[in-house]
Amino acid sequence: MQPFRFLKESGKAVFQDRYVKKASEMLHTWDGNQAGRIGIIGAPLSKSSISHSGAAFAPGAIRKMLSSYSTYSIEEDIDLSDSVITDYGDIVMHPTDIVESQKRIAETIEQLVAVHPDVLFIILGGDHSISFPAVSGFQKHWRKVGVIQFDAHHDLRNLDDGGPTNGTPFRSLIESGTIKGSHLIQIGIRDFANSKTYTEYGKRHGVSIYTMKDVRNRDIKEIIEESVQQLEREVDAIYISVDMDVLDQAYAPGCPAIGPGGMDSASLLDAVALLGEYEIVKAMDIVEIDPTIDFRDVTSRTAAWVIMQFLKGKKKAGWV
Ligand SMILES: N=CN[C@@H](CCC(=O)O)C(=O)O
Ligand SMILES: [Mn+2]
Ligand SMILES: [Mn+2]
Repeated sequence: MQPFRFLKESGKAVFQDRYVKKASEMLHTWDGNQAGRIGIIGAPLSKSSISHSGAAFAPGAIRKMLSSYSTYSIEEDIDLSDSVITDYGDIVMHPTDIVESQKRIAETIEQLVAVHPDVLFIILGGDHSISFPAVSGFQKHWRKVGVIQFDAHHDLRNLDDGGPTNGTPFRSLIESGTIKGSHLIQIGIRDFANSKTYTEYGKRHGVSIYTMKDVRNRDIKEIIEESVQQLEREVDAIYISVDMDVLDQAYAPGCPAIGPGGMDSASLLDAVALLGEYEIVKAMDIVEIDPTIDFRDVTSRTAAWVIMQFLKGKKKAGWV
């Protein structure tokens, strides 16, 4: 008899069902050359958050939560078990210099997209400030970029009061000329989370704004179809930015800026799955989760599902 048959490496002594592939098994560490069609990368920056945030821990928490789920969608009868997600690791942040950290994000995304233009990149924040450099890096390759942002907030704050924070990424994208205001669509903006000044700023710059009232009164799929139709006439690629605080506080306790009257998780998941079906949708970020204040990793689990729904849409349409 072989000795120690039941002794495993620490953390590996877990039950395994031979017929179940876990979503986390799709992750393959990047070997520096070869890449599959899907890539994941962490941007662990949260020193730029207005509210105290440990969102720098979210890339690890979200990856870990992928191990709680399988690769099979019964709703669509789609199995992602053969799909590979190349895990590019995390970008090293500067300990004190936020602008330097943002430069590192922009440079890394620019370089990765240049080398692997066919890869669908999923970027894990971090707070929402990472979307400015991430979209900037992405735009260097794709040129005309549209953004669909799920968020309770406009994130169009002025930069004079606090510099480049999680409240300013879309203002920076517009004012740097990286994207046009008319190529930004915000979905899920809600009451008492913004000031009129920033709503007016958005409208003045041609930003399309769907409030939570629109989300409640209309079919989310209709809003998504309308948004993609509007953008695909004018841009070469669409980038989705998912600020998890778009969800009601009941669904996203791990976000610093929680509140009532938000989206339910099923609507967000349906929206992301549908977006995945469009070839023009090339990248997505997921931001604003602070695992240190989350409850049973509820918010990171939902983020893991956002990834799976996006890939389900991609697989359904035959893009991966
Ligand atoms: N991305 C989030 N932006 C929100 C919340 C900021 C915060 O409280 O950390 C905003 O600007 O209001
Ligand atoms: Mn927000
Ligand atoms: Mn935001």
